[in-house]
Amino acid sequence: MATSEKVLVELKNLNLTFNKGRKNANKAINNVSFQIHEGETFGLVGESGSGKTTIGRAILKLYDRDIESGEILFDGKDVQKIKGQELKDFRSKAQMIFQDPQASLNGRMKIKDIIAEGLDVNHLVSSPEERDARVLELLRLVGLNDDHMTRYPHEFSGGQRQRIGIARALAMKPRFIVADEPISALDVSIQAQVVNLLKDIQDKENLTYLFIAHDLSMVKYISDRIGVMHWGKILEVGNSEAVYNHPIHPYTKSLLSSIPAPDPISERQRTPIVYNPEIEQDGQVREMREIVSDHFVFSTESEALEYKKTTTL
Ligand SMILES: Nc1ncnc2c1ncn2[C@@H]1O[C@H](COP(=O)(O)OP(=O)(O)OP(=O)(O)O)[C@@H](O)[C@H]1O
Repeated sequence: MATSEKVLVELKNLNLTFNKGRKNANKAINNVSFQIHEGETFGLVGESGSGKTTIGRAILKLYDRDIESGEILFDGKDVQKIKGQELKDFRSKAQMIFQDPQASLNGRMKIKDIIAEGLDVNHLVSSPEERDARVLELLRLVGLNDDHMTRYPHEFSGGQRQRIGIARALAMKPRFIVADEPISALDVSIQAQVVNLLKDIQDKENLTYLFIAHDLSMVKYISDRIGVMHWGKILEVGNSEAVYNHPIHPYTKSLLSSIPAPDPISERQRTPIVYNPEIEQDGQVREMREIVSDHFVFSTESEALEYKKTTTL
């Protein structure tokens, strides 16, 4: 997808704590800043609990009351301040696709009613014929057909259910989609199909994606840029090829070394790199610094100098 210079989503020094002021307070997002350009796919990777979903949901304005400081801008507007008609528009324009299509589709509803729910709520169709025509258009866009309209979710495979979840998200003609581990629950053989479908739709509909995953192996195929998260912080951001082939932060190196190699010989030679998180706990002040062009790493000034010396392109 051709990405533009226009910034669609921007996080500025976002700090977010769940259960603020209580014993079980949890600082899930720690001073996170990054931008997503219109038309691009920004991949967010990191292990379970690192804060990826929290960022996705915060952008969709689901955690406003947990935000302590910082800003989230969508098309230049502070999402925390969006209300009234603007909020309705925002809810249509920013959608989510979930990891587990089984759990996110109401099993008692027909596919056409699941997909048309947003159209109905927002009174976007004026007759049953128009509604069916729009649903059919969406089903075709995701590779399903009119036979599927009156069936129920349990009659579909995991991959097909994910296609239905995608059609539902597309019904409101969104500009931005948070895809939260959309392929993790699928068979490996189906994963590439869903990734390709998402890419095709992105081109056709001029969409911008935040694509969340816990490892880099599939993310690198779909993402233009990648952000690596650990313990609520973004440690590295760069274009997908650079982060995958020339990682700089030790955590990214460790994450990459944990991906099993596709063939047995390379797999035998693979040496997982153990990450020592002490560099995040030594009390030194770190910020995102540009090490090579458009490739940023959370570092102190002296670490940045060291990274610059040792980074090869
Ligand atoms: N609604 C919530 N209330 C309280 N704590 C939460 C809530 N949602 C997430 N957390 C906590 O915030 C932290 C970040 O969680 P988050 O789900 O964003 O991580 P993640 O990287 O998406 O992990 P996973 O890959 O397992 O989904 C975790 O410690 C989690 O327990």
